Amino acid sequence: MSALPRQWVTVLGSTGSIGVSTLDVIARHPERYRVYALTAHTSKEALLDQCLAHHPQVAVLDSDADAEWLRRALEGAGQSTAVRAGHEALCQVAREACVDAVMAAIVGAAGLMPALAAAEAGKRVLLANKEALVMSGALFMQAVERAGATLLPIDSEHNAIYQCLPAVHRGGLERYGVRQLLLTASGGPFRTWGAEEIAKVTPDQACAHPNWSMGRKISVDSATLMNKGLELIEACWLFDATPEQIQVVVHPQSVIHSMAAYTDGSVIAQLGNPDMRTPIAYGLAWPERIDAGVETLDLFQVARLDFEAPDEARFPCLRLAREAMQTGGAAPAILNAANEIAVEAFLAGTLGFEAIAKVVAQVLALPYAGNADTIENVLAADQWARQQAVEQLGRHSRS
Ligand SMILES: NC(=O)C1=CN([C@@H]2O[C@H](COP(=O)(O)OP(=O)(O)OC[C@H]3O[C@@H](n4cnc5c(N)ncnc54)[C@H](OP(=O)(O)O)[C@@H]3O)[C@@H](O)[C@H]2O)C=CC1
Ligand SMILES: CC(=O)[C@@H](O)[C@H](O)COP(=O)(O)O
Ligand SMILES: [Mn+2]
Repeated sequence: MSALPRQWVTVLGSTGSIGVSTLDVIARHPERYRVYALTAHTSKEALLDQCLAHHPQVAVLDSDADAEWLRRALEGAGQSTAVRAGHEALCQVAREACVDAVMAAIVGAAGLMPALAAAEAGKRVLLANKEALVMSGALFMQAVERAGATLLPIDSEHNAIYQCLPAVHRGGLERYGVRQLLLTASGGPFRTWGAEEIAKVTPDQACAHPNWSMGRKISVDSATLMNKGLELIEACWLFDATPEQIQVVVHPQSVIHSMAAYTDGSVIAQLGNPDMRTPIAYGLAWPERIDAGVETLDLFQVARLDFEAPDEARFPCLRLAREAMQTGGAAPAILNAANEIAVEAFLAGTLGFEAIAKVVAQVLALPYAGNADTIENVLAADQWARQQAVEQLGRHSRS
């Protein structure tokens, strides 16, 4: 049991899949953690329930009207949580002086600035929002270093690799005897489907992940294998690796969460039941270990572990992401923004599944003169790519 004072935690995106799992872990350890802030975009009823259960100091919603609704509801319940609205309020609760740890679990580019605010303020940053590193990896890692922040990857694969590497792992894989990172992928719900069937899938089919229960955007990314592409970029930044040093291994059971292959031939893997409370608990308690509410893996029940190579012909998003990382500059931010627009259109039923990769490829093929050497330039590239993607949608639109 830790003798440290209780830590204040801000949970950005608390009403989402990662946010709910984070609060589950926190609630198991009231002696270690207390909630400073909870944030949502529009889910005001869910945020109210979370405020009543976890008693945060601050709650944040996007609109003034929703914030006013929540303020009145909390007052009516006799609770003194302060309620704020808007994007700057998200950054504020991430950088607040009393906050020890920030779970960055807002989905998409919207999560970049609050996660960066936490890094710049030197917090323990529990990074679920992979889009932040995809968009601005160099700047984000510089901010972590400059501010002395502790960056702990929550994405299951990256958390696994973190657990498989030596404690100090900056300066290139070779420096600490690692030859390759083996990034596992479930292959998504359409792993065994033919290209013609894949072209006709619905949003609900795409969101039915075989092993994980997640938000809809990341579920679609898993189905296109864009998630693995974003994760490849994320791994490059987190572990100082080149795209060529990362091998994607399709492993349909999602029991091995990723591996590090060492120069002496050793391959170290992290295994566990597919439950995000494990990496979340790891991030919250590191370097200690705490109960996450997750059962020990039953290897007799798992019985077998399969591996295969990814099929980039049926799932071109993985190749697009790798190429964007190889291109560098603003390309990963452009890839991410075009993907967000295409996935949104697919989920809205106006774009076919196979057109997601086409829209992303078409936007990446357009000339872009800007770079990604300041956060303003990253945001400009993001905006530019969104406009281009919206124009491309017209060429593929279903209605
Ligand atoms: N789910 C998982 O198992 C994993 C997720 N991740 C990553 O973690 C992040 C979160 O994923 P997940 O929990 O699945 O996503 P969800 O869609 O379930 O939740 C997203 C959260 O972000 C909030 N949000 C959405 N848009 C905005 C916005 N514009 N401004 C402020 N808040 C916003 C949502 O609020 P509201 O409820 O009001 O919409 C919600 O609280 C993603 O980056 C994902 O890639 C990584 C590994 C695993
Ligand atoms: C739980 C998690 O980390 C997800 O990113 C997961 O990896 C998605 O699964 P696949 O992308 O491997 O299908
Ligand atoms: Mn992952």
